[in-house]
Amino acid sequence: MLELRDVAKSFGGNRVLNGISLTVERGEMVCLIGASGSGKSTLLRCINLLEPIDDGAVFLDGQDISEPGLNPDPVRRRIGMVFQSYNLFPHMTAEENVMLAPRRVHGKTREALRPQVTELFTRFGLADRMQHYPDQLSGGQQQRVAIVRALAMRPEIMLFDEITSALDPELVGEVLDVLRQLRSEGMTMVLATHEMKFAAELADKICFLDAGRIAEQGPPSQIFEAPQKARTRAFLSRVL
Ligand SMILES: Nc1ncnc2c1ncn2[C@@H]1O[C@H](COP(=O)(O)OP(=O)(O)OP(=O)(O)O)[C@@H](O)[C@H]1O
Repeated sequence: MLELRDVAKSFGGNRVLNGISLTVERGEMVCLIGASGSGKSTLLRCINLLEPIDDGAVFLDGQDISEPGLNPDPVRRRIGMVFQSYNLFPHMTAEENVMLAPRRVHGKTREALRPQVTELFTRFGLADRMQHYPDQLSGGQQQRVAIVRALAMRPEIMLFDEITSALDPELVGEVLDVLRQLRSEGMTMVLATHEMKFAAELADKICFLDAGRIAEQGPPSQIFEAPQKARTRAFLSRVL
């Protein structure tokens, strides 16, 4: 469904992605792990066309979405992204936050959107929080609303950039449960994460990024239990 071929990206003279090739099949969960600065966020941003790539190509269902000059908006609608900081509008209720993009992009009214949006809030245990403002919600609830907001655009694939990193430890579990649920529903997902246990338990594939390259990739059993490369072993011994 998603294929990266030899993707390269530099910021000034800093080569941040250096020949990344990766495929994500429909329904798969792929986890990007690696040290801070290894390029995980940049990779996700390149997939979502928030950053133009310098070389290589990104294909979504066979279409080259990295072609210069291509209108990114239709592609971005197919690819949802959730960030570490939830970025909810503070002056809007959770429901209004979630409805904003579908109202603007699809021109739908609140009434037309309400059944779908209510269903999403209910599915993720937030039905009683729809009329709350962000400052009335915990960090975990705000992040779950941010996920619901991305899902309201009915994306085909979801990108998650360290979405639990800003949360208090006791709130991490409820957000990981949402990912667990999405996975069981068959959502295609790419996650940058430091949650190694979660990645080991649920990922179909782990990609270990090291200085802008995929140093190692494979099923969790291969990466966590028998890493082939010394740098992967060194990284895992530090974080596990
Ligand atoms: N917009 C930018 N302009 C210049 N340099 C950038 C930009 N975005 C990222 N970088 C640099 O690219 C490198 C990779 O950053 P990136 O955020 O992709 O890493 P990461 O693996 O996601 O790290 P972390 O786990 O800390 O989020 C870093 O050296 C960073 O400083």
